[in-house]
Amino acid sequence: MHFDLAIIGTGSGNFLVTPEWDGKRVAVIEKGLFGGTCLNVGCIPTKMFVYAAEVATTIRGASRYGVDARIDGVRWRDIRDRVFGRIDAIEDSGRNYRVNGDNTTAFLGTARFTGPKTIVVDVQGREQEITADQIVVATGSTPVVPQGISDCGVRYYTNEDVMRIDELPQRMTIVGGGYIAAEFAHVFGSLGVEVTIVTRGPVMLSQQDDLISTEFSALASEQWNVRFNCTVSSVVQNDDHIELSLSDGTRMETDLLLVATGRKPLVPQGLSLAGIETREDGRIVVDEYGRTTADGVWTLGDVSSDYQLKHVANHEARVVAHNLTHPGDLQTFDHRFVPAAVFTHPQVASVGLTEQQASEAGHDITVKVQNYGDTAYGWAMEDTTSIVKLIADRSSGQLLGAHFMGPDASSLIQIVIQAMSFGQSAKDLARGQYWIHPALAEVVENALLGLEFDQD
Ligand SMILES: Cc1cc2nc3c(=O)[nH]c(=O)nc-3n(C[C@H](O)[C@H](O)[C@H](O)COP(=O)(O)OP(=O)(O)OC[C@H]3O[C@@H](n4cnc5c(N)ncnc54)[C@H](O)[C@@H]3O)c2cc1C
Ligand SMILES: NC(=O)c1ccc[n+]([C@@H]2O[C@H](COP(=O)([O-])OP(=O)(O)OC[C@H]3O[C@@H](n4cnc5c(N)ncnc54)[C@H](O)[C@@H]3O)[C@@H](O)[C@H]2O)c1
Repeated sequence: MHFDLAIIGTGSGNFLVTPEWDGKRVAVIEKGLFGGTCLNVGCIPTKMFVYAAEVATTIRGASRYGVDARIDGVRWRDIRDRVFGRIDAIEDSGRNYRVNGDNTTAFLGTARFTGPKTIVVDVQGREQEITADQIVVATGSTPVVPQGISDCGVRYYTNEDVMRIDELPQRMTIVGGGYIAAEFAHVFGSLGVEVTIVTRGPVMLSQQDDLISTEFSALASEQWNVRFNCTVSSVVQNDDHIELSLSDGTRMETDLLLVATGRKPLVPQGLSLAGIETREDGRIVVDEYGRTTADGVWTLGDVSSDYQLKHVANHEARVVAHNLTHPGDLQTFDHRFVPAAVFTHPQVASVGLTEQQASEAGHDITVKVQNYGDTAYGWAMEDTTSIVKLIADRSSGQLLGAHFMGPDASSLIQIVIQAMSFGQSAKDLARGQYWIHPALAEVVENALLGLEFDQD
């Protein structure tokens, strides 16, 4: 069958069917759940669980404000079913819309390339060939599982299935110390599970600014049993528990093993037959317009991007959606100021350069670390650990990076993202507007005022 457009993957790829394709032939190919990682096994369900975890954390910490409260119980199945009651219904209606919609033909199976602009989809054992004038590869990424765990024969979980378990285990071991480990440790730890983290590095969230990863690691160790500089050497299933041997020679028992050791691009088979090149790490080669090395084949999101983040995949999808229908007026990806947040405890958010990166890039920098606890709202919160770290260029006055750790970090940082994106100087941002008193955002105002510039 021939189409005007064929899209492989219904995560961010789903946004490409704009009204400009009305009346044209569009194929949508999906091997798994409609809506992809973010909707089904990523951002959205995790944050719905995180919200429940925040409620539990607030109750546990209530007495410091003179409000005595305790958690009488955690109804895990109710929490889980609230989350997936919503998610599964959205997935189902998304699938129906594509399968029964006027404009698209849905192929429910795994796509592989067999030649230039030619795909074969295996739909329940029956192969269907699809050709198209334009093709978009939006196939996302998949968990990396260390071989010692994937080959051990013991049941382990990833983000794909851990949120659907029937009962909370008493003990959980999470392998990895990045985004996913930190978020699930918060979720399960707050709901009463004894969490151990086994991570190979000396800190958690190692890609953050050094101050944040060090401070976060210290706070993580107060909440969870964190084994730094460690990997899992062997895994054995005993009657009612799992026994782990770690690279430092110690042994430990656990009830559930969760792997969160990174994600790799999920490329369709046969890319070389279609002339689509990949980089050494497996990602599809992409230019600033979203084009692959094959004529008429585009890509976006985790399978090709430098960033494994949904807001980046969404942005790239908007650009590719435009470029598909405007060949004479191509837009470029804007990756200048890509922010990210880790929805753990405490929350972490960042944008731009770390202090080390800013120095290495040759900037004459000014740095201010501002405590939440030195603002009026921070007093109300009795906060002693939360920080905002700003990095700016001394001579130009431009902000270079921002790193937040504490309540509402993912929202507070938006002020800085906006300033950086629109080229506002730190001084203009600080004094060109009112800051509501005594809101938590005053911590950003104070951090900005603490930066020192050449022209001061
Ligand atoms: C646990 C977790 C939490 C996350 N939380 C956040 C967050 O809070 N904020 C954030 O910004 N990012 C978060 N992310 C990252 C975010 O989910 C991804 O960056 C984003 O979903 C990638 O979108 P995508 O469209 O590239 O791929 P996907 O959404 O993964 O879509 C790819 C689709 O392609 C399908 N597919 C793959 N191969 C084939 C094939 N050969 N044939 C047919 N179909 C195929 C897949 O089944 C899938 O549906 C999280 C990720 C995880 C795992
Ligand atoms: N809030 C968000 O935006 C969010 C949330 C979750 C995931 N994500 C995206 O998904 C990506 C993948 O998340 P992730 O947490 O799996 O990866 P990650 O790259 O953030 O962290 C992987 C961690 O695993 C450790 N590790 C790797 N191999 C190991 C081994 N064999 N033994 C022990 N530790 C090992 C690494 O040192 C690192 O700490 C993230 O990079 C992020 O882009 C984003």
